[in-house]
Amino acid sequence: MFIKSIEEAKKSMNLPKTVEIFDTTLRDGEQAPGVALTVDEKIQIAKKLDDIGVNTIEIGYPAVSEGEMESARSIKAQGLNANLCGLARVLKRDIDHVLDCDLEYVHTFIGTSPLHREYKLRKSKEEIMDMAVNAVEYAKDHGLICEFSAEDATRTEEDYLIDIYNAVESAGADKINVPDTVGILFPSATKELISKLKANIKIPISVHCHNDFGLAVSNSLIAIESGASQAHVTINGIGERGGNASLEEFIVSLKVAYGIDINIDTTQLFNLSDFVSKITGIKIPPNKPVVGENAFAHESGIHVDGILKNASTYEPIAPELVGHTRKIALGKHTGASALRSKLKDYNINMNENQFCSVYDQIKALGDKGKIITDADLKAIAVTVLGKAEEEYIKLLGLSVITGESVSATATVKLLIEEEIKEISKIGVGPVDAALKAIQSLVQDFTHVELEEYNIEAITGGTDALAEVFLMVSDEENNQATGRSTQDDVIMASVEAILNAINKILNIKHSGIK
Ligand SMILES: CC(=O)SCCNC(=O)CCNC(=O)[C@H](O)C(C)(C)COP(=O)(O)OP(=O)(O)OC[C@H]1O[C@@H](n2cnc3c(N)ncnc32)[C@H](O)[C@@H]1OP(=O)(O)O
Ligand SMILES: CC(C)C(=O)C(=O)O
Repeated sequence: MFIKSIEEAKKSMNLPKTVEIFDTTLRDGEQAPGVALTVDEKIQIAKKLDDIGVNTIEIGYPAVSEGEMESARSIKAQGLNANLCGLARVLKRDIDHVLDCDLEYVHTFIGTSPLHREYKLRKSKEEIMDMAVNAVEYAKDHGLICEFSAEDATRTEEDYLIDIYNAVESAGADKINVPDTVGILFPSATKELISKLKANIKIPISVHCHNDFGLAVSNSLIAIESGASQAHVTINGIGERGGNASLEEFIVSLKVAYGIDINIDTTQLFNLSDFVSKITGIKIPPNKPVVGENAFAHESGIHVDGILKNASTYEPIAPELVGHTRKIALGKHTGASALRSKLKDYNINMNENQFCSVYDQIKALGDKGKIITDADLKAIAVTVLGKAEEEYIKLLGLSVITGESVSATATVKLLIEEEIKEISKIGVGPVDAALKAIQSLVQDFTHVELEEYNIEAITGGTDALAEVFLMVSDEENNQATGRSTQDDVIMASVEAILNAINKILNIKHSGIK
């Protein structure tokens, strides 16, 4: 049985009792193009990393700028438990910047591969070795914990790599780090390299894997299997180019797949990932392991049926372990069990014929590729239950003014629950103005926010049919979609939002929660 193979593989791996987590979100993560964190943002991230229990936080590269020094000092002032580390080239002036920030830990590096030696540094092997040794001695003489990286280690001649690591070990380095600077390693090569280094070096070995080929977490894990005791990671895997090994994937793999107790509060991982995504503007793909929106979302009928009977059938871990939540999505692949469970959640009772009608409508919408929210389901159910969908809001009139040097203005007249209401609003364009006017007119009945707005031209030409799809949410978090196809984009947008708001009002009147 395969389960036995997994257990046997673990026994033969000689895994360490624990693994140190060195987070470099604030240094390599910030090197991702377009990311520049403010001092306050860096402090907030550092505190959250400290809260979950990472061992070391690389808080930045102090020699980079005054702002970087200021954030290093401010993070230091927080009195965190984690080691606070600053990056430095093997130059006294860079190490002095780390000392000036009162950090206790320096990560000093120099390129060692032929490419880095010849083209970038224009220095010989001996000169580079001397610079590395001098830097480590200087750092140790000044009381720093010192981790040394041979940048581009994975494209460095093996003998030279071992020599330079041995030299810095003799100079007093506390740890060596093996950067796979351009992410060219693959698991079996990582195993060979780390095993060889382990056989030749006494101090702890760390790895820093880049994700150019999507192998950063796998390589970091096999490095741990092969004798490394620390890995550099970043939240959401952000970093140079394809990024670094992702903190959340690495931690969950260590804990769940390998069963190593790493003393990290995994229940904060989802929040941490979401926070960093918002602050950096780097969106998380929905299928990202552990923290993506779909990591614990299920639509396929067979899966949902299994999940409802025992969640482990289709989930390797419980979402609570990482602070995430399970989601049952509706769509083309929805099965009867899923639908029954959703209706039960909303206390909606119906007979078998009504149920079949709802089921058919969900399938038909799914076949058209439409997104189906829970509010859409409630609206369908309300209609099927005989409480025919009512148009609580009707459009009585619409006019827009737009052009050069005038603010786009829309005047909308609505009949809302027997009352005629009219308002004018300005917006960045006529659609924006019209939707703002409608939102404002209905606010006594429901407070809707526009969550999503998409427009697509269905046919060609200036008289093309436009299809507007949008999603709104109300104060109770009901989300409803609206869609309209018209040859006038403003009318299509107005119809779509009224359609969505009417769904929400139908749900409110039906008493379904
Ligand atoms: C793989 C990594 O992630 S490495 C870290 C990358 N991070 C950064 O680069 C942070 C942002 N960088 C900066 O703000 C600037 O580049 C600084 C402040 C670090 C240096 O700025 P400058 O002094 O203007 O140097 P510049 O960036 O033009 O060039 C780098 C110099 O450092 C040298 N150098 C590069 N790495 C090292 C090293 N590890 N040790 C010693 N010298 C090095 C280069 O050879 C070059 O020197 P040269 O001009 O004599 O040829
Ligand atoms: C400074 C080193 C460790 C680095 O970031 C890299 O090589 O990718």
